[in-house]
Formats: sequence, structure tokens, C-alpha cells
Amino acid sequence: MKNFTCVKDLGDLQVALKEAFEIKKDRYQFCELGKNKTLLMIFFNSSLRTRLSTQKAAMNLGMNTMVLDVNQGAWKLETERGVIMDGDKPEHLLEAVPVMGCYCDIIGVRSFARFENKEEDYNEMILNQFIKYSGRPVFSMEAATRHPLQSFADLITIEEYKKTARPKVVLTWAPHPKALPQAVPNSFAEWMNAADYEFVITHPEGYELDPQFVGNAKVEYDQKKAFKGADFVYAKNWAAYADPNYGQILSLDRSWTVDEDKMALTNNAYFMHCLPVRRNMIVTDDVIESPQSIVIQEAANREISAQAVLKRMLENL
Ligand SMILES: CCC[C@H](NC(C)=O)C(=O)O
Ligand SMILES: NC(=O)OP(=O)(O)O
Repeated sequence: MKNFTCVKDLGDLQVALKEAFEIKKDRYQFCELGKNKTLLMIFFNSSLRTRLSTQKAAMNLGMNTMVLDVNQGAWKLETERGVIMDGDKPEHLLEAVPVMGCYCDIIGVRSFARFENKEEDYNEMILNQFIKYSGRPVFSMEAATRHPLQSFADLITIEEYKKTARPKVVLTWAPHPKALPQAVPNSFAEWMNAADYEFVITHPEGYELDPQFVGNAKVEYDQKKAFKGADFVYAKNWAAYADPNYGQILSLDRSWTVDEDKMALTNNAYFMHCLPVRRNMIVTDDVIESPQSIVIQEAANREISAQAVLKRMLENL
């Protein structure tokens, strides 16, 4: 595996899960693999879990790590080709990317959708420039359309907690004051479809995700109906994808907030969220603090998913 940007890059999911659980048994058993190899992590957007878990995973493998927060310390980067650079950006991505590639062996990139140009977002313009020009293997730490390290950790977590072979997993939209990317729900849907669970997506009309990610999932506009018999409830906000509302907030309806009454409709479902979460917008205090909430265990598995991916990439160098 050269690059890691989506579920397909991992190949057989059962094999990948086996590798992940092997790592979880003893995460230091491969500590020689990354000796004298350097990971460069580049953030165009904020992060807590991805930043810490990926660095920890690299250290578990014996790697050196460097972290760059673009726009905080580095030069502001122009990303459009053909632009006359007489503004506030002293450097172009097309120079900065190959230079960064000189200093490392593997690159991780976080670059959210900007909601300025749907085509550029859904063609992964930033991530693909790193893949094309860095000269190094690249993995996504959440790009414009997917968050594969998160989704792999989500799958690991569901596999650890599921009580039946094919659990009912529900992805539910919930309100948020900001216009958040579709990367997490897109990616979650892609991995849940690949895992062949009973998968339902529920959201208000107008929040339909890109059909390439929805796949064969059932879309249910009645949240309570969707929750019936669920084994896992995965909550997340996202801004509208469909034109002409791309990147817009269409609803702040807090009747979509996940509360105890909704969870009572489920099959004693586990509650999941990728974090960070806005309490009492996405989910009530009581639900996220309940014994059925596994958001911390889910976050802890980010170290495992990152280590499984980095191990594959190191083995392929
Ligand atoms: C892991 C989530 C990152 C980001 N969240 C925010 C608050 O920007 C998102 O919704 O994609
Ligand atoms: N879930 C996740 O990726 O968290 P951060 O945005 O804090 O990295």
C-alpha cells in the first residue's frame, strides 16, 4: 500500500482488522520497523485526536516525527496554479510540497473541504497535489471528502463491541452551529457499506450525501424510525452536499439531537461520535456520559488504526 486515502487502499478488510487487533495486543512489537524513518504530519486545519494518535502510532513503530501547522509558522500557501502571487501568500504549494518531501519518508495531510468550490473539494485538489508532487507515500488525516483513519478506528470499535455478526448501524445527522465537512459521514458510510453491516443513514431532507458514498445504505428521513432496533448509533453533523446548497447549514433543528428517549428506541445501542462533539446540540450530556457511550474507546482506537496504516506504508517503502 503506497498511499492511504480510502477504504479500497486497505484491500481485504478482514485481513486489515486482523493486523489491527494484532497491534492492539502489543503495540510495541514492531518498534524497529520505523527506525531512521521520518513521518511529516501537515495540518491545514485544527486537530487533537489525529495529531496525537498518529504521532503516538509513529513513535510505537520507532519513527521520527515532525508536525507542521500550515498558516501557523510556515508561509501562507497559494494553492491555485496560474494565480499572480501579489497578495498575502509568499509561497506556492507546488514548491512547498516537493521541499517537504525532501525531509521525510511518509507524509500525512489534513486539509478539510473549503466549501468554496465543490469540484475542487470533491477532486481532492490539495491532497492530490501532495500525492503527485511530494515524491513520498501520502496518507489522509481527513481530507475534503473522507476521513479514513477515523473510519478504520470506527470499524475496529464496532467489531470489538458488536453482539451479532451483522449489527444494525445508524448514521444520524444532528444540528451544529457551523457548516461542517461531509468527510466523516462520507467515509463512515463507505466503510460501513464495505463491512456489509445493516446500515441506515438518517437526516433531514436536503442533507443527502454524495450517492458514491451512500451506496446501498437505506436512507430514512424519520430519525425515530431509523433508531428502532439499532445496535450502534453514530452521530455527526454535516453541511448540505447537494446543489445549490453545497456547504450550507439548512437546519439547526434540535429535535434531531440524540437524547435518552431516542436511544430507548434502539436495541440498547452503543453511542459513537468521532469527536470533537458539541454537547446538547449533537447529543445530550446524559447520553454521551452513559455506559452505552463508547466515544472514548473509539478515540483510543485511532492510535491502532494509524499504526496499522503506518506499518503497511513502512513495509512498502
Ligand atoms: C473529526 C472531525 C473534524 C471536523 N470537525 C470540526 C468541528 O471541524 C469535521 O466535522 O469534519
Ligand atoms: N476525530 C478526529 O479526527 O479528531 P481531531 O479533529 O481532534 O483530530
